[in-house]
Amino acid sequence: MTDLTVDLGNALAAEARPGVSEGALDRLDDRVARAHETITAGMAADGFGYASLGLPERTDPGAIEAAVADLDADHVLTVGIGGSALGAATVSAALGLADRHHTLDNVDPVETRRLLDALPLDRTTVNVVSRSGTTAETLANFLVVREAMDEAGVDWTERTVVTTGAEGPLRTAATEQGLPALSVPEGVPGRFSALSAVGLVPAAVLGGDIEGVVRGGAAGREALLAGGSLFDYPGYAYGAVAYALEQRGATVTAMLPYAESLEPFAEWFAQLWAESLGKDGLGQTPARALGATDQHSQLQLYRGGRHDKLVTLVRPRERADMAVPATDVEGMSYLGDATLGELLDAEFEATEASLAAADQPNIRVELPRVDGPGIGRLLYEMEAACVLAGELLGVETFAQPAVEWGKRAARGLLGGGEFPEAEAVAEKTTRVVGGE
Ligand SMILES: O=P(O)(O)OC[C@H]1O[C@H](O)[C@H](O)[C@@H](O)[C@@H]1O
Repeated sequence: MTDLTVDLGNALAAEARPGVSEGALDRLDDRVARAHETITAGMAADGFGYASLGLPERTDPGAIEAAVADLDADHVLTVGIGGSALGAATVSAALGLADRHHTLDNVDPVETRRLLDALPLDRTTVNVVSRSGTTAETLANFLVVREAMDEAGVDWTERTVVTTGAEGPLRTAATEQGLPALSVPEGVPGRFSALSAVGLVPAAVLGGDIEGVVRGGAAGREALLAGGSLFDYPGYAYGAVAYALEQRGATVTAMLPYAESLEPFAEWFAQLWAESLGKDGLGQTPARALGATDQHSQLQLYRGGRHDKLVTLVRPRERADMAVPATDVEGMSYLGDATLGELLDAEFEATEASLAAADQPNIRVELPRVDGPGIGRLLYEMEAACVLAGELLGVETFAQPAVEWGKRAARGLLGGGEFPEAEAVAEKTTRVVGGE
């Protein structure tokens, strides 16, 4: 099996509560076919948001590699947030570059100081990413990093690459300083931009297989265009069943990859799903987990708690493995015949079966390997799933008005302009317990 697969067996009504009956799936597939027409028409017209699903065709890995060719570095420090950070972290981790790709996606002074002290700044590329070019956290961190490089005697203008929209303060700064600058593609919201320069620049600087990532995305796009049914396109199968379960009460979605290198993927997925679908009183609340670690922390809830969750178990079919040394110590000797990978796979299957035995709906997603093509395909199909779920829910998948509200309020508080949202902060109701 060389492709990504989605196994819905444990989400069927015969197996799970809530679950989706075969009859309901048949009826849903008519709606999927209509949504597919909207999606493919949007892709063909490069419509806002839908253009994201055309990215594998538009992204030129060679051009990205050429743009960063002069940035010789051992480490990359990405300064960005949300969609301008999580896709790149996901791609880098899948390509085995997590130790060399660091992210400043918060304005916690303690963490910023720690990272700047730890990195060899003269061997670090600063990768500043903001679609809007106006995100306060990103701009503030960029200014802090620049100063730290100045203080370390490093010319930051020689070590910085910018990815941003056509206009905005970041574009202006890049032009003024003559920095290499890539573009966030038109019509692509940040959380859907992983398969563009936004997600690929750090790996390109560090010599990762970004061509493979784009190839994986392109395979997902080809399969989407050839499909149109939840019964033949895995991304649609996932999106349609997630939607159907949400409608039946699974208002939480727990993403549980069984590979450390996919841990950032769960974080990326959380933003994709929450910001795209959390509207009009609808949407599933994402929970981030990691197998097998969280079997020993969250699994009790997933199995024994309310029937309000969909659990998605993700694993590669192949991975590098490591033998567990033989021993005749009683109680440990059974492990000596196994490998760590076999143990992880056994835990994956045991968890899946334990959820099924408790009638808790779960879906299995498998990819061939965690590598460039594997992660490209996974990101693409989850984006397609999300776009489909948005069509079925009838929400504005590509907007994020609630987040924008908070951004305006924060800017107003910092004196960054007149924003009525800032007034709401003063209107907060307080009823404090504790303190003098
Ligand atoms: O890329 P930027 O414009 O800096 O935006 C970064 C993030 O900011 C906001 O919080 C948006 O809601 C996110 O969708 C976006 O990914």
